[in-house]
Amino acid sequence: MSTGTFVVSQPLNYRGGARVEPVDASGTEKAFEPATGRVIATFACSGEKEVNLAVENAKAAFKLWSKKSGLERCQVLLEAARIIKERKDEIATVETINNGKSIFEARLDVDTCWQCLEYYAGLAASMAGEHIQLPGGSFGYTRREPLGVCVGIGAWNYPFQIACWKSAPALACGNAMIFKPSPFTPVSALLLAEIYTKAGAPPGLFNVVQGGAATGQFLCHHREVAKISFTGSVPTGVKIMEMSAKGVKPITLELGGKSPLIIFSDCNMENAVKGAQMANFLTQGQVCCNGTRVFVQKEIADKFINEVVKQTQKIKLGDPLLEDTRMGPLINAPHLERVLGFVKLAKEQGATVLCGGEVYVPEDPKLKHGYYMTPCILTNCRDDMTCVKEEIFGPVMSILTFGTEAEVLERANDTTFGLAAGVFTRDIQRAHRVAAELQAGTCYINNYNVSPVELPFGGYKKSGFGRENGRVTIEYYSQLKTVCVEMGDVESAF
Ligand SMILES: NC(=O)c1ccc[n+]([C@@H]2O[C@H](COP(=O)([O-])OP(=O)(O)OC[C@H]3O[C@@H](n4cnc5c(N)ncnc54)[C@H](O)[C@@H]3O)[C@@H](O)[C@H]2O)c1
Ligand SMILES: O=CCc1c[nH]c2ccc(O)cc12
Repeated sequence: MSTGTFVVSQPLNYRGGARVEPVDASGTEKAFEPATGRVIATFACSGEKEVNLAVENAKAAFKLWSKKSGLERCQVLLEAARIIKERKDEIATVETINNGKSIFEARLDVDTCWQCLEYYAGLAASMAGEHIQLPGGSFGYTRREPLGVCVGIGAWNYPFQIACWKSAPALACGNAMIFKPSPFTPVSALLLAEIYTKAGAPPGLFNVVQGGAATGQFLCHHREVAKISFTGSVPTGVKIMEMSAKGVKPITLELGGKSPLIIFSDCNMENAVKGAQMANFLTQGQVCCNGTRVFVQKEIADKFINEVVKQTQKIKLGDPLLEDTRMGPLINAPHLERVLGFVKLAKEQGATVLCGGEVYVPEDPKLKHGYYMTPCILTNCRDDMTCVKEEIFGPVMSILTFGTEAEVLERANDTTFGLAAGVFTRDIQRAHRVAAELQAGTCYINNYNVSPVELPFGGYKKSGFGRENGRVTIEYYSQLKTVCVEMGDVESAF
């Protein structure tokens, strides 16, 4: 497949183990190829009847699946992981075409997907309760039980990965799932649905409904939906929380961020520069946990800035399907305008643009309507500037300087977000002291934006709650039943 050729002709909903057109619609959406600006799919957004049918299918599958042993669920997840590995290039290509991230990155994303399925396959087989001895030979035991039909609602920046990170722990625990991708990136979740079916999941275990806010609301309000796991923006997260409160449903919220990356003067400079790029430019900067407030200690600021600008200007920007491309287009035209608007405002507020921040038109004529911009580095930033306070969700790094550890910690934590943070230093005590003080769900020491599936990921403060990945996520997709067993006679109080 090459850029400019892909079109979707098959239905984009998945229910009962097959692709289907929705039985009713609440509007239509177009999906684009960001590299060219071409429409690759026009689809109907699922209405209430279609959502109800998806829930019915999921309930039927839940009945079968929840009765399976952990080992039986493990086998299906392992087979699905094997197929993902086998189809890695195809999945990564579809992701690149619909999202715009480089094929190089998309392949790495797919690796964390099959790893996630393998990881939860292992946990499925080892899930167990405990036995508690009570007086007189009586005892209790606990059963870890699934919740039922879970809903996953995804953002557009990691479409396939978000679907995997939500469905793998959900299915491992014995739940069924209905997944709603972002309407900007509807395509790759269907590949996952087909893979689960091929791997032996019962029809209806993993369903896909397409649509935007209205479809999401039908899902969240549905009486028979037991849990919602949401990845997206803070304002939508607030709405999800309001809807779930009405139904007293547990939720996981993976929301936005404005994370700090602190670079001390004793760091390994080469690693710190690479770390700052990893923290800002993956997926064109459209990553929730990006370390976009880069605090550099004054003594090394000039050297760091020179080096990071030099390396950033070398980033190969262009057709995301080419092997040597490392940065593709942003997700769509309005988002590109929004990000460029942040750069303009930063300049007006006194920041200096050291590189990038401009529209980029690749030489290849088929890419001329794509949504490209050059990666941008801003200096002379102050904590009160909009580019330092608000999530930009684009390739824009803001550099700030600092003097002392105490000062930088106070400034780093002075935000309503708390998704991630990073520190580069060779001083082992300082590294752990700073990590302990940072108000963030994930703290990276001497690296940034690596995502091993074994480690829990999630936010503090307005960046959300609940976790994805890691052993703890089992607790977010299951409930604990206590069984109390009397071995003697009832001693009645009456
Ligand atoms: N913390 C994380 O793990 C994480 C990961 C990726 C993206 N994000 C955040 O997501 C944002 C970008 O993603 P986005 O633009 O897709 O976010 P968004 O909040 O606009 O949309 C996210 C999803 O919610 C759906 N939605 C919108 N309104 C809804 C409603 N009222 N009810 C139910 N569903 C609704 C959308 O259709 C989409 O599927 C950024 O803020 C980013 O930081 C966070
Ligand atoms: O974009 C934010 C972090 C992230 C990267 N991949 C995934 C998958 C699922 C998530 O909920 C968040 C993320």
